[in-house]
Amino acid sequence: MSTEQNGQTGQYGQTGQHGPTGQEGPTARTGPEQLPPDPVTTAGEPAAEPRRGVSRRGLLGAAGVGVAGVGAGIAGTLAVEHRADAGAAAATGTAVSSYPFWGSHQAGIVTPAQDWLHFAAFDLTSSRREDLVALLTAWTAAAARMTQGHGAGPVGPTSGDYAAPPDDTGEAIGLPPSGLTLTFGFGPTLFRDARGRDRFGLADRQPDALRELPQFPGDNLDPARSGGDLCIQACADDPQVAVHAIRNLARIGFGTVAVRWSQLGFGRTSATTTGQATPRNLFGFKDGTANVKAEETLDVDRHVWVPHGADARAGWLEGGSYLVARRISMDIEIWDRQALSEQERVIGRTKAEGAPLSGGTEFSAPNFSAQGAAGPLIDTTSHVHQAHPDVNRGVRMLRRGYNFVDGSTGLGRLDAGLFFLAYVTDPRTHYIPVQNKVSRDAMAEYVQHTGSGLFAIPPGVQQGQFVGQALFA
Ligand SMILES: C=CC1=C(C)c2cc3[nH]c(cc4nc(cc5[nH]c(cc1n2)c(C)c5CCC(=O)O)C(CCC(=O)O)=C4C)c(C)c3C=C
Ligand SMILES: [Fe+2]
Repeated sequence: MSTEQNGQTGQYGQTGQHGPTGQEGPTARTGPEQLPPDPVTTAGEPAAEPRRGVSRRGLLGAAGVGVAGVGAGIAGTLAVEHRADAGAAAATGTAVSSYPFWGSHQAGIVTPAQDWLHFAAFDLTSSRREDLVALLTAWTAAAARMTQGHGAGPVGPTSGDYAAPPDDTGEAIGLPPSGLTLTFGFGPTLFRDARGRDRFGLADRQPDALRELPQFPGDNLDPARSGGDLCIQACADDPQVAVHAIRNLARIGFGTVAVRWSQLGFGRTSATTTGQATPRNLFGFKDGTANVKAEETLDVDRHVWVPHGADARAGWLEGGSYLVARRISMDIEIWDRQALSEQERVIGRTKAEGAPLSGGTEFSAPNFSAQGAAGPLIDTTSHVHQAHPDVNRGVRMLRRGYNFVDGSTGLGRLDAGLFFLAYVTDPRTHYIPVQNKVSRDAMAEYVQHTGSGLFAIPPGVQQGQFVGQALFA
């Protein structure tokens, strides 16, 4: 299974075409359901390149001046700057970019981490399998549209039956696709309820690895921020686009699902491609330096995707992944009173450059044997030592977390932290043992896990199918 598929490792490409016909824009926005499929190669594979899209404002504007049917020329006039020109594009307010929705793997995993997150976990309120299938079908259609910069439904937020609610809520009118990705997952409770009962005739297809995570030292989990039958990770370079997507998917699911909990995130705390600068978390340290990067295709295949034959009962998950979501509160006021030397000891890297304390620059390999006058230069209890593959049977994970600030506590402290998201090939080998280590590291004193979820992430969706379809075959 190639990690290049779905175009997630490429640069934003230049294309104005949204379908084999090159038709774009007003006809898709204003007419009946004509979701333009992603461009496909002659082999039927998704186009390798993410592409620029057309802004919702552009589409509406074009429709408003009566150019419906002009088609192919529209995209060219509305399409704008290449991703490399993002600064200039932002200045003109015209930056639009999109990633293919269809592909071998879901987008939003090896995709260059976007700046904003809205993550939501849902519980099924219906017990009917056909309702679940209808929901996933409707979500797929809406996701395919929204990720390309279109409205959630075929009619649009301001068109259609004046006596009925619009099929899109409207707050994304005028906004470009903003690199929106929507990544869907299935929680353990989708397969069996708390009493072990088969809810949708799926119990015998539950992956062995998809069980509730164990309690870790120091966990203080809030059930109202944990679990969920389904999850959706919405990432975008505009928070309004991410929130609009979750809101509309929740609206579409009304009567079948209810939001159990959700989390907003900002300032990605990871880099997922070598082209991205390493961002900083709320402790002020670079985060994501040693992350699995999309270009490390062998390691992505080894540590992220579920391989063929991994679980005889769960062949449907081949090419997918597991997502670990942890809401981690950070005692930032206490942290802020620690000496710089202590902060660096706890992390194991310099605050300025993110270099290992054993020396070198940001991307130098840490040398855990290097000794200083007072012992190892990298404290053995430091976070990077305890999380490092050398002491974790060689396992790596693709981290894709975000900072969060959810207001303040009654004690006048920021309710802040890191919403940790990691994609792994198997949580039993790639997450649980590592968490057991870092729950006891020097950083554990400053953090507390307050929410948790584990989800199976089905492989990518092919046109004409719905997300997770193989589970129901
Ligand atoms: C169980 C997995 C992990 C949790 C939970 C976790 C929480 C967490 N991490 C930071 C800050 C940093 N983490 C860094 C590296 C790092 N962290 C993990 C895993 C978990 N982190 C791994 C596997 C690694 C890479 C280790 C390596 O191979 O060297 C770093 C260093 C920079 C980097 O490589 O990303 C920082 C900083 C916080 C603040 C946090 C919870 C609040
Ligand atoms: Fe970490």
